[in-house]
Amino acid sequence: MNYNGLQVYSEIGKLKKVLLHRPGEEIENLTPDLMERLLFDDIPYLKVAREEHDAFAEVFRKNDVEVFYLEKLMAETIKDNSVKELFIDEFVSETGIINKTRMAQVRAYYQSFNDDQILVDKMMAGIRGEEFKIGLSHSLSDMIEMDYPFVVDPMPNLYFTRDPFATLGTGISLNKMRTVTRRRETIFAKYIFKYHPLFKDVEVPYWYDRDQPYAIEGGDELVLSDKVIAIGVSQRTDAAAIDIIAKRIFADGQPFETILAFDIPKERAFMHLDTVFTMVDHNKFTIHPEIEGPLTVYSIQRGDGRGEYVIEKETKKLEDILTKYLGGDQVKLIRCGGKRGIDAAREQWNDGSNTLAIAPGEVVVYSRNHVTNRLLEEEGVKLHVIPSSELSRGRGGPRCMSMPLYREKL
Ligand SMILES: NC(=O)NCCC[C@H](N)C(=O)O
Repeated sequence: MNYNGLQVYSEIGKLKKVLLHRPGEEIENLTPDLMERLLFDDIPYLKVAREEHDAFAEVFRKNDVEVFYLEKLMAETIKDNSVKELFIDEFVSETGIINKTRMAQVRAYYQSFNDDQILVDKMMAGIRGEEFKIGLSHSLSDMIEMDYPFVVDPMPNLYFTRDPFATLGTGISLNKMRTVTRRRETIFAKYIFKYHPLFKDVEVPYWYDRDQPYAIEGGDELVLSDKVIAIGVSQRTDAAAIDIIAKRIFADGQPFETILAFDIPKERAFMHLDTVFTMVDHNKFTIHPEIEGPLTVYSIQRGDGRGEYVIEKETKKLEDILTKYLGGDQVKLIRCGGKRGIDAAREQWNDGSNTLAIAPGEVVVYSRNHVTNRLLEEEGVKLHVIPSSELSRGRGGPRCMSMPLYREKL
């Protein structure tokens, strides 16, 4: 690897290293009863989802981007037995199992795997009740626990690697996820950044940590430039988490001067900031038409002392806010689905405005959002189109499914 450590100072700089998760057996553990709690609206067909995901990874490889897989990094991290023990303990303590005997049984089960990759895949996939026949004593709570189809829940949202942590500058915000079902996802990043050979000797500053009380998710964290970070105050992210990140970033030697906190509707259609807008080129964005504003944004500016800041509230059109803070040319907004309400609603639902830039003016998009894709091309944006029948069922697009670890500076 030629690029050490982490570096993300924009949304569009040439991408060099990216973190993905190839959908695994966790997807086959979705059932209609559990879908809502596990944050899915439908059940993807795993075989095809994997093919689509492989096509996504191929776009990176063909464009000189090194692909890292979360599951592989994690398996490599626990080669060291003492790390493996700590990891299993922490993972089991967050499975939601209450019964102490059951916890010990699950711990022993995980410890019985000789192959670290199979173990990590299993932890991600969940444990079905039927594959785990060891009995419990028969108290009422045990019996009710045994009626539930899983001993350990599956983690089907793992392929959205964007959300559990975010690379901001040369550090990370290791996030506290809003929903219990996604909270365990951040354990993997915790161990990888602390113990994996690629990172253990790199000084990675933490702008946030998973044990903080307030929720924040990576889909809300956008690095607009080396001066400006945008964060959504959304269904998934609390304002108080942004306060903490701002203080830490401004106390460090990072070049960032402004954090823009966008107050967006707290609804699933607007789940994260990157659900409603993503950057495709210098001063060009693709957006959900309903976010054009006027909307309220709080600009948090670096103050005089270390970690100090001042906040200003303004209500303006999105275009004007972005133009003001990015400087340079007037910002151009490309509407997802164009002006047609039906196309906009349909393509927005399938993450038409959730694109991933691999270089300025070059983005990965879902094939199904053909109206938005045509508009992007008309604006001179180069598209890498990936198949999207199954992956899109988890309600996330190319940006949600990728976490940049290293981008060249603009
Ligand atoms: N950044 C994103 O918008 N990620 C998509 C996450 C989708 C996932 N099913 C969730 O509801 O959390």
